[in-house]
Formats: sequence, structure tokens, C-alpha cells
Amino acid sequence: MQQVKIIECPRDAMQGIKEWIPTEQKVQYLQSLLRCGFDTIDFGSFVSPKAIPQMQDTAEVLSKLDLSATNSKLLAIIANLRGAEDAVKHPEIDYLGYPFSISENFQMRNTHKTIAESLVLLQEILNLAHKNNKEVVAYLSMGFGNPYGDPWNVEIVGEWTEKLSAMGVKILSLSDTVGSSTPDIISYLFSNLIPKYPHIEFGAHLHTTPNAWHEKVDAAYKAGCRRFDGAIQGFGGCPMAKDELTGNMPTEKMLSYFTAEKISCNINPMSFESAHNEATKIFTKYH
Ligand SMILES: CC(=O)SCCNC(=O)CCNC(=O)[C@H](O)C(C)(C)COP(=O)(O)OP(=O)(O)OC[C@H]1O[C@@H](n2cnc3c(N)ncnc32)[C@H](O)[C@@H]1OP(=O)(O)O
Repeated sequence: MQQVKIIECPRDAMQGIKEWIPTEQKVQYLQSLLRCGFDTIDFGSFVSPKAIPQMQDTAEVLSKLDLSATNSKLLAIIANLRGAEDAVKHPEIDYLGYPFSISENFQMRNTHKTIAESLVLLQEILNLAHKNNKEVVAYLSMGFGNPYGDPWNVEIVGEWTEKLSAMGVKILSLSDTVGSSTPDIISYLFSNLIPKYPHIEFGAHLHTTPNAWHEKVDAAYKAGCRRFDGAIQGFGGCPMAKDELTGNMPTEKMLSYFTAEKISCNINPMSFESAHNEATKIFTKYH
């Protein structure tokens, strides 16, 4: 049976919520996700509390998680060396996620860096992660275009993939930060890049409007992508790009697609239903 990895992103779902979600609530939600069987949970971030106030309790949340009965790996987003240094101190964290933007405007908006500075930082993060036996997931943010008028085309995506591959990136997630991807572009990028870089695991971090999810997932899967990010009920999105915010790829929709295609995601349906209920509770209470 074919298999895909599902990466659940509660961090992406929660990070833009203005109202403070108490630490215990975050822990309870994450605990329900840890029972589902997700390959990886993008659970928090070590970034500036001024930039993303909601995630400032990530270390405390981590210290309260019971990880004894889960097979899911943990991923934390970092946006500078300080965050990476904080994250590598935690043995429970497997992956450092770094949002490398191929839009100059978005890199500046998200991390106050130029693309050139971000590239230097990414190399430092890779070195630090590898020294600490952790892997880096690099996100190619604005990988499907950007709303700022910065140059974008599939050749630019190809050039950045080449550079990041040469630097030692092993997991590269093409990120549709504002939901501007189309099935044609998704299909073109994955079907060209995956065979060209067999040592890289490519992922799809797609955002979508409610009606476009199916054609996007279908295009990515059929083009060879086997790693999919999502968030239950499509909650969230990047607040740094909020002018154009579209939701995350809804996990339950992806699961319905893969079930219909007889592709295994290793998700326990009853645990997923409980986590789905937890998500409803948390995201109807906090906005
Ligand atoms: C597409 C996505 O969804 S990606 C995820 C969402 N985006 C993010 O998480 C990006 C978050 N961005 C950031 O954290 C910031 O832009 C930074 C830290 C990378 C850069 O911001 P700058 O303002 O240039 O950083 P600078 O080094 O000047 O620090 C600003 C403040 O943040 C604090 N800070 C910086 N980095 C960190 C960190 N990793 N952890 C905690 N605090 C930090 C500093 O202490 C400083 O605080 P102070 O003003 O009280 O002295």
C-alpha cells in the first residue's frame, strides 16, 4: 500500500490568534494530536514573543507534554540563530523548521532579513542542527508566488532548490504561504523537482480556499509528493502575510482524499475524531 506522511501544524493554526490560549489548553490539544499517529507535529516556535506572542510558552508547553506513548516526531519553527540554539537544547525536538522565503518582501516581513542574510542564517542553522543530531525542514516560503510583486517563476524555484540542495538541505517543503498555487504549478514543480533531487524529501505546505483543496492535494500526490502539511479544519495561516490570509490545508480533507485513494496515512480514526473535537473547542473559544 502506498504511504504518505502527514505533518499536523497546530503551531500554524494557533500562532495568529490574538487572544491568549492558556498553556494548559495548548498542552491538552497537542496531547490529543500526539495520539493520532501523525508522522510529525509542528507544535510550536522559538521566535520573538513580540513577533508571535501566542507561541512564547513553547518551552513550557514542551515540558508538560507526555511523549511516552507517541510515535510522532516534533518540529519547532525557528527564525534566527537564537531560536535554533534554544530549540536544539530540547532532546524531544527532532526537526527545526526554517521559513526560507524566495520573496524578498516576505523574508523581510517575516524575519527582518534579506534573502541573502537568510541564506547565511540557513547554513548556520543546518550546521547547528546537524551538530546536535537534528534535521532541518526548510520551507520555501512564497514558493508558489507572492502578493508583493516580487519576481517569481518556476525557474526561480528551481534555482533556490539547487542552492539549498548544495547547502545540505534534506527536507524541503514548498510552501504556498498565501494560497496562490494552482494545480498546474503544483504538478509542474513536484514532477520536475522530485526526480531531479532524489536525496531530498519534498513536502507540500499548501494553503487553500475551501473549494480548492481537492485539486491541490490531487496534483501534489499525482506529481509524486508524499509529505503533506495540514491543520485540522484548516485553522490558521501566517499572520505576517495576513493581508492575503487563506487557511491551512484542512487535515480531515486530506485524510478523506487519501482514504478514497487507498493510501495509508497511519492515522487512528477514533483518536483523530477526538483531536478534531478538541480543535473545535479551542478554535471556537479563542480567536
Ligand atoms: C510562514 C510562517 O508561518 S513562518 C512562522 C511565523 N513567523 C515567525 O515565527 C517569524 C517570527 N519572527 C521573529 O521572531 C523576528 O522577526 C526575528 C526575531 C526573527 C527578527 O526580529 P528582529 O526584531 O530583527 O530581532 P531582534 O534580534 O532585534 O529582537 C527583537 C526582540 O525579540 C527578541 N528575540 C529575538 N529572537 C528571539 C528568540 N528566538 N526568542 C525569544 N526572543 C527573541 C529580542 O530579545 C528582542 O527583544 P527586546 O526588544 O525586548 O530586546
